[in-house]
Amino acid sequence: MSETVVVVVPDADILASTVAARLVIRIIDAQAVHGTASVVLTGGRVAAKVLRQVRDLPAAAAIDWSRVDLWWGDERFLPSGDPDRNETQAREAVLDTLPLDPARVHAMPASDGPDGDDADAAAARYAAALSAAGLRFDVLMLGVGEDGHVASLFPGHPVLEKEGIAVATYDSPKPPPTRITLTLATIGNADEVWLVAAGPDKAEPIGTVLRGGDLPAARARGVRKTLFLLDEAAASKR
Ligand SMILES: O=C1O[C@H](COP(=O)(O)O)[C@@H](O)[C@H](O)[C@H]1O
Repeated sequence: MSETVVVVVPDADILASTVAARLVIRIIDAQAVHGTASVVLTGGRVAAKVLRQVRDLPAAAAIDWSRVDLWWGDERFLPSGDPDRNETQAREAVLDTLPLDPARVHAMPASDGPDGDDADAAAARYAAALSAAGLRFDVLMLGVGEDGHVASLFPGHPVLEKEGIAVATYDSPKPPPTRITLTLATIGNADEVWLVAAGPDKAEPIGTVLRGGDLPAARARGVRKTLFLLDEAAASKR
């Protein structure tokens, strides 16, 4: 049975270092069991902070980075290298400094990629790659939007009803309007789902979710564990 755990720490900086430390240990443990580790990254402000902390942790030296698969939960469908792409931000925060195997860094396609600006084709390409890799994730991290969105799954948006592994979404309320996102079904394949939120703007959605309200963030659940990793401000309305 899946367990839900809520961890609250004093502030956003401590949250970033706590999540980074957990992530490093989780990757080390996954590699001990499977030989590899499969991690799904999120975009957003807290994610960049976490990744910068990973780089500075001495224990990260115990990871064989060449045997880590990195995926993304969602992407802003923009040209490669655009500063607003979640991939670009993760690369700048840490990825470009780690000895990763480029073939294991599975960024979502860009709008100037092999499918051009056809977001549906780009999402189908990513879904095929995920499917070929077996859809196994040790950890899947998600930021939480002020409106309770996770990945690019916005409340009340038709994308929530789309079926598949990864799908394109249009008319997102948060720019840019065109995005690619994992579906809730795919998110639900992860062994552990970590919802990471910091700051007073996240207090309302987090409070709603922890009281059992219906938001996309409430529907993201891990197979074995769902972890809410919060700072005190984000946890203040629960
Ligand atoms: O646009 C996005 O926003 C959410 C939340 O970002 P935050 O800066 O408010 O933490 C993020 O989780 C998602 O990956 C991203 O595409």
